[in-house]
Amino acid sequence: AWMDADFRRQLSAQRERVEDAFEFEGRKVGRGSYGQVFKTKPRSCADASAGDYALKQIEGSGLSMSACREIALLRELKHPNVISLKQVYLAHETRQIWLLFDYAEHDLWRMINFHASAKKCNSQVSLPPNFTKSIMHQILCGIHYLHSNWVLHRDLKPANILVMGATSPERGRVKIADLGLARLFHQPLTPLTEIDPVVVTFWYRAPELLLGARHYTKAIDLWAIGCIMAELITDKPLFYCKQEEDIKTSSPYNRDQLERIFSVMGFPSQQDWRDLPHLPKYGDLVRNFGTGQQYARFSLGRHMSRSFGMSETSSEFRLLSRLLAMDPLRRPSAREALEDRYFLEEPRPAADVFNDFDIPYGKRDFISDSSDNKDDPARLHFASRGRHLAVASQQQQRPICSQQLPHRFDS
Ligand SMILES: Cc1ccc(-n2nc(C(C)(C)C)cc2NC(=O)NCCO)cc1
Repeated sequence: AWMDADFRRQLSAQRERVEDAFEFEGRKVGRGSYGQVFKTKPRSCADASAGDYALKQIEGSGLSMSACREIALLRELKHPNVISLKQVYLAHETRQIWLLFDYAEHDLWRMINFHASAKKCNSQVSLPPNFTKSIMHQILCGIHYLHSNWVLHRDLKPANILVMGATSPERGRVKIADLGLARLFHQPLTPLTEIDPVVVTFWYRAPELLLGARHYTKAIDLWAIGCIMAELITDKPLFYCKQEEDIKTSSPYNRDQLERIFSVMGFPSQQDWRDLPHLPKYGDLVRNFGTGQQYARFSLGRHMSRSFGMSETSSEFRLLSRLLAMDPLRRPSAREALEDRYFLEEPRPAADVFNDFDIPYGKRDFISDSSDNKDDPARLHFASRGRHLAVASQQQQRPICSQQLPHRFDS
């Protein structure tokens, strides 16, 4: 061994072990191909007031490429709307890597599902009028920071937008994260089935990616933010597309997803998107959709006004249609989006997206280890339905239609 044995023993004795510092038995809140996440409290200050922490045990052992990338990336980044890495623990005996983050009680995936199930039961959720605007403002601030540091997110979706809970000093603040599921396919072309049985959704993927664009860009992140904005307004994924069980092809071209986009947005004309014919999968597009005449009367304005009564002249709609420009060159940068009139008009965006409203969402459920095995009915159920995110599916919202719903929402 290159280090003196006594010295090694001394170092090992005094090294803080993660299990000594944190209580995390039975407190698993997330699990995916990247590892698992626990909701913990430091053992030292036992009083409940201290904030919670999220402890992520990275999958595998030793410094894998993805562990290195995550640590190298996160330790350089510091912004109020980006998840912050507090500490790294290297367990020398097991060569396990643990990452410590501030704990976020909520995320947009669970919040939007809560709103949607409340609507189904006609029990409205009372939210501040600037709720969507506040969330959008903070997502754009976080992405502006990442983009100005030449960090692309590449997998923005509601599940990756965390929101701090009532017990956090940063109550109601948005934190952009990456639960790491789609981290595995850096290049848009990696065959899905090779990676992970968890079926990833294409609902937030920009049209140029679906048509074979070979590189991620900032504009691809802005498209996803447009999809998230629409979903915050309607409580429905804008480009929802049923997912086949097993996506065999490794091709990025997904006809059903493109069909859904065209049936909302209309079909892009030469004027709308000059570079469209230069995309690798343009041939497939023409073969499947011809000149797109069948989508001639569709448009985002028609979709949003007919389905959700949204005014095409509102600044909210104007920003949404800028973000969802089919041609990536026509999408605003994060900074240009932040300068949009939408954010200058009343009501202004707030630092706490809940303002002084009670937070209606429940806390995250703990995942029991029993469900770790493959034949757990919940897993099979989600697996058969092509669950779109291992972590999120474990936190399936409990329907709130049950009578025992507390009349006053407690946070
Ligand atoms: C392999 C790997 C996995 C996740 C990240 N990553 N990237 C980000 C951005 C938002 C700064 C882009 C955040 C993270 N990691 C996390 O959010 N980790 C906490 C839950 O796993 C980086 C690399």
